[in-house]
Amino acid sequence: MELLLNNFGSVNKYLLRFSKYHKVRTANIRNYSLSSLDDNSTTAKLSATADPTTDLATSGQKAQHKRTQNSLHIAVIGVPNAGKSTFINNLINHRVCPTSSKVHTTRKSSKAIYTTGQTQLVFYDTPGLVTPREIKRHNLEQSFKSAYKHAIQHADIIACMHDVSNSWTRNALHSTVIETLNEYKHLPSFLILNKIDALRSKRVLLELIRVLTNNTINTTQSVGNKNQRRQYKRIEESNDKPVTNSEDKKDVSWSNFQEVFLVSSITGSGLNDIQDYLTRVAKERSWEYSKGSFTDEKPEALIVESVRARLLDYLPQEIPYNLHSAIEYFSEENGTIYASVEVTCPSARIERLICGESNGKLRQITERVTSDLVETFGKPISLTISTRSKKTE
Ligand SMILES: Nc1nc2c(ncn2[C@@H]2O[C@H](COP(=O)(O)OP(=O)(O)OP(=O)(O)O)[C@@H](O)[C@H]2O)c(=O)[nH]1
Repeated sequence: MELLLNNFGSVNKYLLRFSKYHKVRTANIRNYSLSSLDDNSTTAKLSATADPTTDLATSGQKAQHKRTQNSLHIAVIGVPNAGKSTFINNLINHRVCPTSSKVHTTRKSSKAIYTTGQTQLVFYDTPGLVTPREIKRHNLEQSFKSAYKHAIQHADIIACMHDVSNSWTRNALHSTVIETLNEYKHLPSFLILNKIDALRSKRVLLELIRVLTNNTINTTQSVGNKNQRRQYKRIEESNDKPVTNSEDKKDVSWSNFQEVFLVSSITGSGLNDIQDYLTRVAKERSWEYSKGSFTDEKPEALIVESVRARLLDYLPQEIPYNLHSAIEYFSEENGTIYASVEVTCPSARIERLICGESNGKLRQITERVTSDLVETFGKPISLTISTRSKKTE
C-alpha cells in the first residue's frame, strides 16, 4: 500500500509554524535567518546570525585581534523518556533529535550543534540507559547499550537528565545512571531536574536536590547562579511540605555534581541558565563545525528517525518497535526536498493497523512527520510513506 501526500498546499502552514517556533525560542537569545540546505553537503544546515558582537567582527569594523574560539562537548545521559532529546532541541532552538511519548526514541548517539558568539556547544544525544532485560523486551539493537559510551568518550562534561514528574522514580537516580557516572567519574557532571512544569508542588524539588546529590549541593548559599538561587529561595518560601526525608542515601545519589538546574525542556524554562553555564565552562579550542551547522546527521537519517518517532507516537504498545523504516528515495530540487520512506511490517494485520481505514491513519502520520521535517530543514518537503508486510495472511 502506498500513500503519497503532496504537501505543497499545506506547506505554508508548516513554515508559519516553523518561524513561530524559532521566534518564540530565540526571542532573547539571538536572531535567526534561514538559509537553504547546503546542496554540496550531506549535513542539514541552517544559517544563524549569531549575536551582535560576532556580526561586528565580520562586518567592516573588524576586530583588531583575532578572537579565540571556545567549544564544549556535552554528553546528555539519562533513562529512557527523561526528556534528553526535547532538552537538546529546545536549547539549540532547532529540531534535530526526534522525540516521542514512548521510550527508546533515540537509538544511537547523535550530535546537535549550537554556536553562539565565540562558543560552540556540541551536544551528544544518547539512547536511554538500559538493562539487558530492556534490550530484549523492546527488541533493541545490541549496539544500543554501548552507543552512549561513544558519546561519553568524546565528552568534556556529562549532563545527567532526571525526570521529576514521575513520583515513583524521581527520588532516586537509576542504577544505570549511577554506574555510568562512576565509570566516567574523571569527567565533571551536572544534574538537570527536568519536567518541573508537571509538578503541582515545587517544594519537592529542594528535597530532591538534597537526596540526589547526597546533600552536597547547598541550595541557599553560593552554589548556582543568581537565577537559580532566587528559584531555590522562592521554593523554600512556599508553604508546601517536603515529601521525603533528607537522610543520606548514597545508593540513589551522586555526590560529585557540580551544578543542579531546574528546567522544563518543553516550555524552555531554565534552559538559558544551562546555556550560560556551558558557555562559561567551555574550553579554548577551535570549532569543529562551521557556524551554520546544527547537526552532523545526514538528511536521509533525520527523515527515517522522524518517521520512526511518529510511528512510536501513533501506534499502541510494542507494535512500533517491530517495524523497520528505510529511505527509498531522497532528492532536493528547487528548494524542495522529495523523500520516500518504506515501513516494513511483520504482518499484513499490522500493516492494516498502520494504514487505518481508507489510509486515514497513514495520512495523519505522514502529515505529522512532514510538519516535523519542515521544522528540521526549514523548507518544503514532499514526503511519501509506503508500507509493506513481510508475511501475507
Ligand atoms: N511535561 C513535560 N514533558 C516533557 C518535558 N521534556 C520532555 N517531555 C516529554 O517527555 C517525552 C520524552 O521526551 P524525549 O525528549 O523523547 O525523551 P528522551 O529522554 O530523549 O527519550 P529516549 O529517546 O527514550 O531516551 C516526550 O513526550 C516529551 O514531550 C518537560 O519538560 N515537561
